[in-house]
Amino acid sequence: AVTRRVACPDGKNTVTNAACCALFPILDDIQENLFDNAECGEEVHESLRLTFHDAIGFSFAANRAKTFGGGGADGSIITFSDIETNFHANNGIDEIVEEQRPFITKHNITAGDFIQFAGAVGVSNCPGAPQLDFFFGRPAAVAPAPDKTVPEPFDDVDSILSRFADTGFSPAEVVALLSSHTVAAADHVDPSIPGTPFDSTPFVFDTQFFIETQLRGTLFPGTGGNQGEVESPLRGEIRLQSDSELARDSRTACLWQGFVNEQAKMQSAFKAAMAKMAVLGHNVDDMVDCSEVIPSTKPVTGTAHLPAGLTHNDIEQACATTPFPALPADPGPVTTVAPVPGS
Ligand code: HEM
Ligand SMILES: [Ca+2]
Ligand SMILES: [Mn+2]
Repeated sequence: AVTRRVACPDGKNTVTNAACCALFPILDDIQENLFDNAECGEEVHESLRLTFHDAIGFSFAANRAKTFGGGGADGSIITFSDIETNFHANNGIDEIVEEQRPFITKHNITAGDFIQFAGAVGVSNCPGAPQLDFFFGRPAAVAPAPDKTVPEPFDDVDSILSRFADTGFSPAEVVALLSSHTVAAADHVDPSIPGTPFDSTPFVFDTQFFIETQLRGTLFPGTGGNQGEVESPLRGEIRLQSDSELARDSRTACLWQGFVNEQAKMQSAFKAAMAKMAVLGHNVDDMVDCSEVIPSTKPVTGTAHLPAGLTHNDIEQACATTPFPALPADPGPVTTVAPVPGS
């Protein structure tokens, strides 16, 4: 069958649904002015984090009890930022909220749509990322999400998995969503070292995050004793307690290891879980599929490896049924991971 395409008023683009035309000026504006000419930098990382902190404000248990558990991916984190940015788990999110707000004011789009659109566009700038879906049509948020919907890095695995289950996510989907920490850094876990990444390649959407979180922790990159932080294997790299525990818990360890050097598998699992997360609280039948507006993606750069100076003996095997995959080690002495600029 031939799909009829509609020409957009810009004279440049065609789409299957005319409603999607409105997204092209926003796409051009954010690529240039929010993401510094389509980089996979700090603003992309923060925008991806924001998709999660907005969407996870949702609760099936609250819905069943006929109470309000949050509107999901509704933009409430921006619309009601006076309330939500003060939640402990949202520490630092105010920065990207205030960077995104002028784009929402300038363009005719709801905060809920903008947050998920910016996240999907931003991720497309990271080599190795999948092309995420984008569904258009979230109404304006009606109320702030309640506190305690966003997991904390010091939460145990039970509490993390039950919080995600309350929004409809399985342990496998939780692990898939955490692929996001491959393009990520922490500014506030150890405030003395802002911009400290979770893996050695924070500008590449690769599987290094799943490899490096399985290495034995040996040092704190800055100061010790921060809540939610455990020892990492490399200078300049930070490890969240939650990531460390998910990598080692019997419910999630084999899922975690299962993404090591499995780029295509990680991409498709992340894409599927993100598609579900991005529409939490909404019915996709009421939305328009504008996925074709999301830019095509770039192939991953580099190959899965153990960081220089480390060997297979430094892996803390946690999956009981399958050995950790054999990987080449980078040559040379142990190196230090550089911080993400602009954090
Ligand atoms: C168990 C669940 C999770 C916990 C406990 C958690 C915790 C954290 C923490 C503590 C930070 C550092 C914030 C800072 O100090 O600047 C962070 C960063 C980040 N998180 Fe998560 N996270 C979780 C799940 C997710 C999910 C599901 C996504 C997206 C789908 C996500 C995306 C990100 C990104 C992209 C960053 C980096 C932000 C930047 O570089 O500025 N996280 N996360
Ligand atoms: Ca990476
Ligand atoms: Mn940051």
